[in-house]
Amino acid sequence: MLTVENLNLHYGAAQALRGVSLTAPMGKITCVLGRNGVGKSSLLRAITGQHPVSAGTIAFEGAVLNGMAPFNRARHGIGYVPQGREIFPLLSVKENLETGFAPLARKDRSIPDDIFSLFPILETMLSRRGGDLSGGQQQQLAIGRAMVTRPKILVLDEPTEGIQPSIIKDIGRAIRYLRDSTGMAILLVEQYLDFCRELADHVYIMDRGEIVHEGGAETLDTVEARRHLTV
Ligand SMILES: Nc1ncnc2c1ncn2[C@@H]1O[C@H](COP(=O)(O)OP(=O)(O)OP(=O)(O)O)[C@@H](O)[C@H]1O
Repeated sequence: MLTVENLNLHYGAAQALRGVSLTAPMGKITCVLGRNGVGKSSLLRAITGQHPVSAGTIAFEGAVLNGMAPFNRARHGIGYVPQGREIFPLLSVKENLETGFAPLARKDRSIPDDIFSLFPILETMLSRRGGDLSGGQQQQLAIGRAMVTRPKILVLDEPTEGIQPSIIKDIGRAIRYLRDSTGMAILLVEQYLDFCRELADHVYIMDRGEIVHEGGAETLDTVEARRHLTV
């Protein structure tokens, strides 16, 4: 389980996270929703070690991650699919996947077959450059690259952003498969309400750097939840 307690995060004098606490249990999909700029990406940057926190604790399966470099967090089982995907445009699809080998012991450096069962297009495009793929294909590649690291928790930042509906369906199916087949934890940040309502076991809503709502996916339709999500 991932446990985040009382997290504060600053950019200079500006505070982006205020006392954020949440858990993401193994075998469950946890969604964090919120409008633009409320701190969702900052929360994931804190968890993956891309930005230091000013206060609070981040722990995964008994290990405290605070102060640990992103590379070592990957070794502890944190897989990250960043916003905007961050595919290497000049590397081939195969080479992009192989960048996921970095935190692995030599004997584990292989590409798991289920990546190609989930996203068959990646297998047919193995020698194409990452930059030649469509946005949806790049999103599938970013998820595949994170899967190569054999994560115990997959952390995804707005995986549906700018993606066509058919590929959103494939991504939803892949996330469910990963939860059910491997029992990994999934922590997903989103603005797309319907996607979260269908997938989530548990939801949190953020507003202005704070968690303002928590509950089952069905609670997203309450007046109180909607108040924090509508512009
Ligand atoms: N590198 C940065 N330097 C200064 N301020 C930042 C930086 N990154 C984010 N912020 C500010 O921190 C706040 C939270 O931003 P964050 O990106 O975490 O929100 P978000 O909910 O993920 O939004 P989006 O959906 O647009 O990505 C915003 O006010 C944003 O302007």
